[in-house]
Amino acid sequence: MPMEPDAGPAHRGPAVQDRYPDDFAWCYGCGRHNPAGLHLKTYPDGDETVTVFEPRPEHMAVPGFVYGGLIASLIDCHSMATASLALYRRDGHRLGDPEPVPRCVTASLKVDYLRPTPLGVPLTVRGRVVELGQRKAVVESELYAGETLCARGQVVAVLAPPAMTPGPAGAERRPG
Ligand SMILES: CCCCCCCCCCCC(=O)SCCNC(=O)CCNC(=O)[C@H](O)C(C)(C)COP(=O)(O)OP(=O)(O)OC[C@H]1O[C@@H](n2cnc3c(N)ncnc32)[C@H](O)[C@@H]1OP(=O)(O)O
Repeated sequence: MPMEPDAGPAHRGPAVQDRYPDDFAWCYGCGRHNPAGLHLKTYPDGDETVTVFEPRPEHMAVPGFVYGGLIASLIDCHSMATASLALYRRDGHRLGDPEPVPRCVTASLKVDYLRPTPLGVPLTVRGRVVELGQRKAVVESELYAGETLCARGQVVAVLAPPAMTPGPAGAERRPG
């Protein structure tokens, strides 16, 4: 499903995750407020979205190769941001508008690991929405190391229900 670009093929504005509401910006993978997190950033790129992340040595599976759980996290958070952006745009917004971007949660995550993913190079995840419902989006994302397609994901994202407010651990989220 094609998406209207927000600012042309080389978007230089905020990342989707920069515009999540504060209470929904603590995710380990992409929460801007999580000091120990990965701080993934997803940007529009034409009809697609893109996240670039360079794994650190501790993200190792075996020497020289990336741990599959990290790959799943990259695909997960990137796909959630892709779905959130699609829902935001459907409501008539563009990234950079003052209204926060709605937060989606992962209902389903499927990852196919196609080739070993090398450490030491930036990884690029590209995503697109293939189905958009009232509260649901199905996103397909592909993870590349250079030109090599290493993993592919299909993710079902659901808009966080209004009742889904942060739990009792909330007070512990904020760093000292
Ligand atoms: C307190 C902490 C705050 C936490 C706040 C967290 C915010 C940050 C989250 C960051 C991202 C994550 O890591 S999330 C963490 C991992 N995920 C979770 O914990 C989510 C746990 N699951 C849930 O809470 C729930 O199952 C939901 C919200 C995903 C869906 O429940 P619901 O709201 O009742 O919606 P429901 O009507 O069942 O489904 C809506 C649409 O999605 C489809 N759908 C639902 N589940 C699936 C599925 N597994 N596979 C395929 N499709 C599915 C349905 O068919 C339907 O499609 P149609 O009929 O419309 O076509």
